[in-house]
Amino acid sequence: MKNDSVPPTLTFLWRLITYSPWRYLAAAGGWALFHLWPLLPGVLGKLLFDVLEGRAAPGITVWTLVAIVVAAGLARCAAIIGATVAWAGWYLRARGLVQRNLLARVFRLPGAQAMPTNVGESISTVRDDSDAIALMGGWGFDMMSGLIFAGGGMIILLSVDVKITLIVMVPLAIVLGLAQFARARAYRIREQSRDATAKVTGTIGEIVVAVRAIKAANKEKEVVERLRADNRVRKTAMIRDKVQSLAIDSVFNSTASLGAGLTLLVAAGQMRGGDFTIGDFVLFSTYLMQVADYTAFMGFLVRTYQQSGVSFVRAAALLQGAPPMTLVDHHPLHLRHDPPPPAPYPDVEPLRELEVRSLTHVFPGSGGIRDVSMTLRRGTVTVVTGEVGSGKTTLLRSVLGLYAAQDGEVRWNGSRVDPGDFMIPPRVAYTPQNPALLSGSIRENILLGLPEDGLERAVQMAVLGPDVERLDDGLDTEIGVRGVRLSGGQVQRTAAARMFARKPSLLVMDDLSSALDVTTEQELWRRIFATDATCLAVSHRPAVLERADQVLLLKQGRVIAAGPLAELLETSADMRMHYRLPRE
Ligand SMILES: Nc1ncnc2c1ncn2[C@@H]1O[C@H](COP(=O)(O)OP(=O)(O)OP(=O)(O)O)[C@@H](O)[C@H]1O
Repeated sequence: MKNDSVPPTLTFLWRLITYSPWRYLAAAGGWALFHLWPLLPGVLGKLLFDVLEGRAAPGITVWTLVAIVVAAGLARCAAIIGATVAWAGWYLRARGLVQRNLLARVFRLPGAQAMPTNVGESISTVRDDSDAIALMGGWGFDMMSGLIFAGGGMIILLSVDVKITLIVMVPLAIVLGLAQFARARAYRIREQSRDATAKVTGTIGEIVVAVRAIKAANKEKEVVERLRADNRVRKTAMIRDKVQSLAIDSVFNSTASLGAGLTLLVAAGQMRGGDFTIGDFVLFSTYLMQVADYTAFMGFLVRTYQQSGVSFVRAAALLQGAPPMTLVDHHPLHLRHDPPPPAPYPDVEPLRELEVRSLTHVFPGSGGIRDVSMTLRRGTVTVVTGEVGSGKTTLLRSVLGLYAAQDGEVRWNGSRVDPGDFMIPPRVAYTPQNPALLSGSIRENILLGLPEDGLERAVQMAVLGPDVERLDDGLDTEIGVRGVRLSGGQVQRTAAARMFARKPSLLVMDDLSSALDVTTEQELWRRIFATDATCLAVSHRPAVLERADQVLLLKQGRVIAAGPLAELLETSADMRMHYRLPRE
């Protein structure tokens, strides 16, 4: 989703600065001193030569100059240390705040809608764009001090000799302008090298996830070759990037020598006549170098500013409809102490009846569900079945609010609810068709932050006990990225245990036992049916259909038959056909 009305970058920046204003001010003050300090050596150098040539004002001796250098050096050290500490504090807070606000929004959105782009891009927004946004804070005071410095330097140079200053500055400005132009091109090359790096990272991620499939298909060689090919592209892009930036840097680095040479050429006549002193020359060559450096630095800052504007737009897009300023809303970050523990689950009214009326969610390609209604009474089992692509998963996810309903409503004990906010633990828990496990232990994956007291029962309910006993580290076994070290059936039952640990009054399960052997599957359903929880399950398994209080048969997103299995087998030819399929 595009945010058309993203406020100006400075508005965001101001709000970020006021999140930790004293740190920002301390950093700005310290860096201003740091940037302005180079004005001193030029003046001191000139004074030194004036003293040596006997032209200095009365009272100024070499020792006066030494004292000024020592005092200024100490002040500069203090400024650097203070500014670094204050800046790090501000920058980490600013970046953390933007990341916190992005993640808070992503977690608030219905699951299936949380990421508008692919996951990799969303991660890069949370990681890199928040970084660019926070770095932009430093842009403000660097730019300010740079302008003061460059302006001050130019005034001093002009006061020494207007003609020489102008003659020397014009060719320098042309060289710097050309180099800036080249930098814009280099920026594009940098983007290409970043894209190539992202591709390699993506390939490595896919390999890690699909490691079992790759081994089973005996395709290790091909996969490594693909990674090599991606890496070759990356290597070329990175070398081009490096060569470009070194070439540009060398132009910038030689500007100062060029300036000193030009000054000597232009001022040679005046020097001979004694109008342009050695002190003046020292002043010129020092400031020319620094003014040139700062001009280059300004170019970099302007681009950083533009890039951070782009970062704001990308981050605002991830907010999907929330006001863009939400990005910089002030909230505590709990950096020094642990955040307060999450509020315990509230006591909720147990389910007596869940009513779904005319629920509709149609995807752009026209798949989905249309006008689905059903009623689930406490303690009953409702099984949704139907051919592949008939809309079973869409129905479950729409009831849970993971897909926003385009029409229809969900009522809990008679009251209309907003499913996205309401159909969550401990009222409802859900095991999707392809459960998402996280790298960590089995215990962490089941509990996800809950206290341990429901763990044993959840493991037992999910028929996971015998598997856990066989593992060396039991529940503390690390399962690898997305659970790659577990079998498909173990992944399903770990996810089921996670659901049971929430002690919900409505269990929602999508093809829960598809990867289980017959005995384990029967035992799992026996345990589920032995609880008093209300169940809404997608399944094709005869044993489950037979146990159901009602079966909903879906076809092309619509319910074409509903009722107990025995009744449907009498009345629905579609059901008879569908029911026989799995057994044949
Ligand atoms: N995110 C999506 N975007 C577009 N179309 C989708 C999306 N998800 C599902 N569909 C389409 O909606 C229809 C129903 O999909 P759904 O996953 O609900 O079917 P299903 O009955 O659960 O299938 P299966 O038995 O394979 O799990 C299909 O035609 C599918 O292609």
